[in-house]
Amino acid sequence: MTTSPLSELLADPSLIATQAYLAGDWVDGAGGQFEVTNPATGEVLAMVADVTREQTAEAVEKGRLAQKEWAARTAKDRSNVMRAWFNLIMENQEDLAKIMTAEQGKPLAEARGEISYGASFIEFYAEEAKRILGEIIPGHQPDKRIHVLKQPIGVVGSITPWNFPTAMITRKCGPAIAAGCSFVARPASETPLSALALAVLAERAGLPKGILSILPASDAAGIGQEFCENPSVRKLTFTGSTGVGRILLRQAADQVMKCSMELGGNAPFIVFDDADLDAAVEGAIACKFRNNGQTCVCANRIYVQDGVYDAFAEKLRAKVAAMKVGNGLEDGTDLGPLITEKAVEKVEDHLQDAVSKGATVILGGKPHEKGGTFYEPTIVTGVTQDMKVSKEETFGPFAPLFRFGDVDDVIEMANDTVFGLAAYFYAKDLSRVHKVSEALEYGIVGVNTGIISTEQAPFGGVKQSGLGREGSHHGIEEYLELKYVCLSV
Ligand SMILES: NC(=O)C1=CN([C@@H]2O[C@H](COP(=O)(O)OP(=O)(O)OC[C@H]3O[C@@H](n4cnc5c(N)ncnc54)[C@H](OP(=O)(O)O)[C@@H]3O)[C@@H](O)[C@H]2O)C=CC1
Ligand SMILES: O=C(O)[C@H](O)CS(=O)(=O)O
Repeated sequence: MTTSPLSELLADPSLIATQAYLAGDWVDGAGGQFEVTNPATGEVLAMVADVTREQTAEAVEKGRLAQKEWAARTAKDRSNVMRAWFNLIMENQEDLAKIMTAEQGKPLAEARGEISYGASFIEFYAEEAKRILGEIIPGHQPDKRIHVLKQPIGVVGSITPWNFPTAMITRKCGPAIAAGCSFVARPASETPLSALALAVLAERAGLPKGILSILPASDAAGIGQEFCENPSVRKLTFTGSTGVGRILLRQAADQVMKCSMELGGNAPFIVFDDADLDAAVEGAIACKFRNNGQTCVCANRIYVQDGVYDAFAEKLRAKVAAMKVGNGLEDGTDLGPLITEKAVEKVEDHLQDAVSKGATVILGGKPHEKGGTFYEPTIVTGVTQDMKVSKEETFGPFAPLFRFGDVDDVIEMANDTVFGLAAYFYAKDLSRVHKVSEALEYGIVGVNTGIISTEQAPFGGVKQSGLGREGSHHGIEEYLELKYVCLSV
């Protein structure tokens, strides 16, 4: 068993795994080890196996050999294993949440929520496994019959970010494994412990050897190249920045590989003058400050109509001023640390740019007195489209308030971005709700809500926010191939 400063916090310290889970075997990293630290304290939580490209190729080959047998088991059989995995994740929710908060920084209450959200994809796709239906189409000639089969695509390569260390993996491996695929995952180097704990529980649930690999690796680019160049990998699924998504798409093109991309966002959050203002403030806080603003669907720009601008700004300021910044393991913490110093620099860059172009700080505006990567929740007014924050994802506790007058103007401003993941607005007028919902160029639109995430809905972006959908019955299609069988009878 691994000893770690985390061990004393857990009911089951054996959930702390530091070796790599390579196709069902726990192995050391051929590249040595790398540190995992607590962003709130800088403390080293563990030294984790550093997997090499060669070991990744081994995991892919073992996944290829095991996949056919897994796919040949009945859907109900696959479903039962996944249901057992879901049950174990929920039974260990508290420990898994503490592991997540320690390595990622989010408040424990949010981490508990993510474990439940992440587990919901295993539960949902345990059921979807039994609903992978083909078709029989009337023949195009008297002696022809058309059958359409849906078959698992094969070996899946997965690269995920640090901001949702559990849910971003289960949102992918849930449908993939349910479909009969094998799944080779490289978690973010900042947050491998949450991913490895999932493997501990998958093994306990009876997932066969070869079907799942969790491969921590410091060489992100090298593992990505292996996934893109290895002919046995038939699908790449990535969540992260649009910049890295572009790199992976270019690399995957050589093999014409099927790709799912969940990329960056730049969500507008629009408050019309007929909105329920208190509800809009609550929604803006939930949308902007969840995970300290480190989510791809968080409000990156807040547009407020003239008639309610000052009232909204004051209500928002008062509520955010009461939020507690601190270690996510401490009771009552609302905002943890940012993941790295680089993340703090991005917030500072957007803030200084806005202020230099005329914006006004009405709350926060500087690193928190706790030091490290803690940052004061910040609100600025007088923000305009020529500022960096209107075009770039901030990924931090920075709420820029834009003023607008006309509905057509705000739709144009909201759509004036290369991104198209999530958008939100608060309004009551029915014709306005329909007009704005249809006009916003985004994959997800929240109306009178700031939280849209659920396993039951198709999550994904348009434009440069991604390709494909995760969640809902749509999500399993990403891991299936259609086969047309033309029968001559
Ligand atoms: N849409 C979303 O959900 C997310 C969007 N972002 C956006 O990305 C920005 C940067 O955050 P960051 O975590 O650095 O996101 P990145 O896109 O840089 O990292 C996401 C994942 O990709 C890996 N990675 C990085 N470079 C490569 C590569 N060349 N080939 C293969 N894998 C690679 C990372 O590894 P490693 O961890 O070792 O760097 C990580 O596991 C954020 O500020 C935010 O704007 C970030 C996370 C999620
Ligand atoms: O990457 C993210 O930010 C997540 O997809 C956000 S969510 O799914 O938890 O809403």
